[in-house]
Order: sequence, then C-alpha cells, then structure tokens
Amino acid sequence: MCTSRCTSRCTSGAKGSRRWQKIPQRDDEDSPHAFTVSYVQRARRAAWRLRDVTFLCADAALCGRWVRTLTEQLSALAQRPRRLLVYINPLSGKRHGERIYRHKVAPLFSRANISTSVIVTQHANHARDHLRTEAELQNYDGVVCVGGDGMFSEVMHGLVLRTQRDQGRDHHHPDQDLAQTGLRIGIIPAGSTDCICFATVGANDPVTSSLHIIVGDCQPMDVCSVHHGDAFLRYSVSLLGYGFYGDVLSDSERRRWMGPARYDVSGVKKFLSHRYYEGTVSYLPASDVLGTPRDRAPCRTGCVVCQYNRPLEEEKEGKLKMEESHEGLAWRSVRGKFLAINAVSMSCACPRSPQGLSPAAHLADGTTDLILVRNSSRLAFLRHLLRHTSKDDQFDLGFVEVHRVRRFRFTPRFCQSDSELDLQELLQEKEQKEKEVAGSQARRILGQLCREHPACCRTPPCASCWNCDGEILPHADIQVRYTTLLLLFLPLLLLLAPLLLLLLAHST
Ligand SMILES: Nc1ncnc2c1ncn2[C@@H]1O[C@H](COP(=O)(O)OP(=O)(O)OP(=O)(O)O)[C@@H](O)[C@H]1O
Repeated sequence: MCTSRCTSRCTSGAKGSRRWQKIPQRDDEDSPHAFTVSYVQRARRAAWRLRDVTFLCADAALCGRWVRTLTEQLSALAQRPRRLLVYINPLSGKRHGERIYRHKVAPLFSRANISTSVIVTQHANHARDHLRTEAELQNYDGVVCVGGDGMFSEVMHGLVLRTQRDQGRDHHHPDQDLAQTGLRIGIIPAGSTDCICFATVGANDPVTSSLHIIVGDCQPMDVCSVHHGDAFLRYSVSLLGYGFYGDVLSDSERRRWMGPARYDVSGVKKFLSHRYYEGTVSYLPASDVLGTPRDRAPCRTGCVVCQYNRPLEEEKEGKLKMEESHEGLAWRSVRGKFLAINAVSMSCACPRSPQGLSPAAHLADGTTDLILVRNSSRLAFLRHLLRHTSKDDQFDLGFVEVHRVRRFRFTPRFCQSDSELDLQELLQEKEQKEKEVAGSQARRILGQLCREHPACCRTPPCASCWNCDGEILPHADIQVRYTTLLLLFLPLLLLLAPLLLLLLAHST
C-alpha cells in the first residue's frame, strides 16, 4: 500500500539529470506546493480501491510541470472513456440504485474527468427503448447500467438491437450474421443477485466496477440469440435453462413479494417435485477449438482460449458457411428425458456457487457449454446440485453430459410427430406402460400416501419453460446461436501488479 504521505524534491542525479526522490517526511512549510496522484490498488479478493499519494515541492513551476505532464499523459490514453450514458434502475434490489450511484460512483467519475448523462428509469424497458430508438450514441464512449441482471439485459438488448438496425441487419433471421456493438457496457451492481457482474468482475462492488470503467479496458463478450422459427425471442449472455431452472424461475415469479428468498423457496419446491421433460436436443459441436468444458482453469479477461477460438470478423462468414455445408454430418442429436438442459455462456459463478454452473465456460469464444442432465433419482440430482457449491466436478456423474457447442435446437416431445420417434423408443414406452399397469394396484394401496405427495403420482407436464437470463421465454421450441457481440468495460490486467494505473493528478 502506498498511503503514507511522502515529500519529494527535485535533485541532480549522478549524470546531472533532474529526477524526483523520496525523502523523509518534513514540515509542509518547506514545501508549500503539492500535487496528488490517485491510483488504483488491488484489495482483497477481486476488489479495487482508489488510493492517493501527495507530492510536495518547494518550486511552483516544477510542481505545475509535473501536473501538466501527468494530465497530458492520462488524456492520451485512448481507451479511457470521457463521456458516459448512465441508466439507473431506482427499483433494483433494495432500491438503493440512485444512492449507490450518487455516493459511490459519481464522485469517482468526476475525479477522473468523465462527463455523464444520467437517466433514472421510469418504467420497465425504459432503458432498452431509449437506447434502441433515441439515444445519441455518437456522443458517448460507453453505457453504464446501475441495477441488477435484468437491467443489464435491458441495456444489452437496446444496444444490440440498435446496432443491428443501424447496420441494416435483420435480427429476426436466425442465420443473419449480427454486427458487434461499438460502445462498451459497464455494470454497477445494485440488484438482488447481480450474477453477471460477479461472473465478469469477480466481485459485486460498485467502487470496483466504477474503477474498471474509468481504467477503460475492453473485454468482448458472447451473446446468444434465441429464435422460435423465424421469430427472434431474446438475447442471452449467461444462462439459458430448461427444466429445473425454468421451473424455479416461473415459480419464483409468483413469489416476488418474498424478495430474494423466493429463489430458495422455489428451488426446494421444484427439487422435491422432481419433474423431467422429454424432447430432442440437436447441437453443432464447436470443432477446432482449444479447451473443453472439463478444464479446470477459469476464463479471465485477456483469455488466450477466447482469443484462439473466436473467429476473426473476416473469417466469421466463411467458418459459418463451412459448418452449414457440413450440417448433416456435424449436427448431433440427443433424445431423452431431462431434468435440466442448461446452456451456459459464462461460468455463472455467484457467491453461493463460486465455481459456477460451468467453471471453464468462456466469456468470448463464440461457444456455449450445453449441459444435459438426464432423468435420475432425486438423490443423484441432489449430488449434482450440491457439487455446484464445492470444487467437486459436477459433470463427473453418469446422467450428466456436457458439450461445447456453437448452436443448438430444442424440440419438446409434444412438438414431435410420432413418425419422428424411433421404434426403439416406442417399444421402451410400451414396456414402461405395462410396468405402470402392474404398479397401479400397488399405487392404489399407497393412494393415501401419494395424496400427501402428489408429485410422485402426477403425469409429468409436456413442457417446461426456458429461463433466459432470468426472463421466461414464451416458447419451448427454440433454436440458439452464439456470437461475440458485446464489449464490456473490463480490465485486461486483473491479475497484475497491485499498482495498476494512475487515474488523476491535480494540484493541491
Ligand atoms: N423504473 C422502473 N420501474 C419498474 N421496473 C423497472 C424500472 N427500471 C427497470 N425496471 C425493470 O426491473 C427489472 C428488475 O431490475 P434489476 O435487474 O435491475 O433488479 P433486480 O431484479 O433486483 O436484480 P437481479 O436481476 O440481479 O435479481 C428489470 O427487468 C427492468 O426491466
């Protein structure tokens, strides 16, 4: 740490060069002129803090020269934003969004000479619609959202949709090559869960996020576009979950009044109901890529795997066409009964699950980790879920498979005609029905017991719903494609030396 006050003076070096030297502390009267340099220091875990060091000197001209030179050097750093468009959701989380921004974030932006236009949202989708239609994006170097994952999703949708419109791309078409957004997004966490902030920044701390924005590096990020037939449904950046995670979300929506505890209540309820869903998952495996979902190393900013796997802009179309031309060969299908189908485009780490749903998922390699959890006993599923909270491998279980894919489709069983189901499955079903008839007598005896636990007697419903970054999709039958579209304010030097970058120098 460099918080102690030190005095400095200009001396002649061995070769006659003039340079600053630290000397023991002296009285201020000897050095009436001073300037303060603010810099970023890595604190505990992934947190960043702002520190100041004040230099005193007796010579006013020299002091002024130092301030001018440092200021010039700082303004020459092209990656640092100068103008930001900020959206605040006043109702996020505990409704502290505005306060967090005014007390913790705005003072830092102002010290770093960043000018801001602040919009406090008045209703849901305010930020999305403003960005999509009227925001004068050419006036800004980035967009900041103050809120939770829902707010990030709004800003991301607004920016991506606006970019496609400006570039004349048809975002409804599932095969349309989408354009990358030009502006970077910064996330100031103020929501109830803030999973996206935690998974990218490594901490849910408004000061750390603000400093990341000020330092101004840039990290690309994958976005998946979800379609139903030829209709665009939504974009997603973290989790697309069907079955267990879809059911938990739809149940928790009915318990909003409980606050964040609703996820726990719905999670337990849906775990006990133990529903499986039938359908076919078809996927296009990511071939020629570095790494697998079973790697132990997590993705970090500046990740070499992402850089290697991500097709360059000029290669994109060719690569896609190549995959398409081999479509019949490359696509694979899995038909079965699933407790959960999860497509994870980032680790989805959060304080409760520090490793996340797929610890080695990559932020910006144009792929997703498709996790298929087949029907199994409650105990086995519980083992799988509990492994998310420890360092154990959640994929090392017979009923769980994971694939790194560029695209996938899902068709729930009720959408398939009988002719699509193969003979083997029909025979299996027949066998199953015969067993059920034999078991019905036994069930009658246990009727009383089952009435108290209705889930075990009920026929499973035809379909679950998709949880798309915390929003419910209106269709179960979807096709999904991954592209690196977004840019985040994330530093490339997360793991480097404690003293990262000077932020500001000013005379005092
Ligand atoms: N002024 C507003 N009034 C009502 N809803 C709003 C307003 N501004 C934004 N929203 C909506 O509120 C929803 C939830 O917001 P947000 O994600 O910021 O908080 P959260 O739900 O508490 O956090 P998290 O998503 O991390 O759990 C978003 O989907 C957003 O569309």
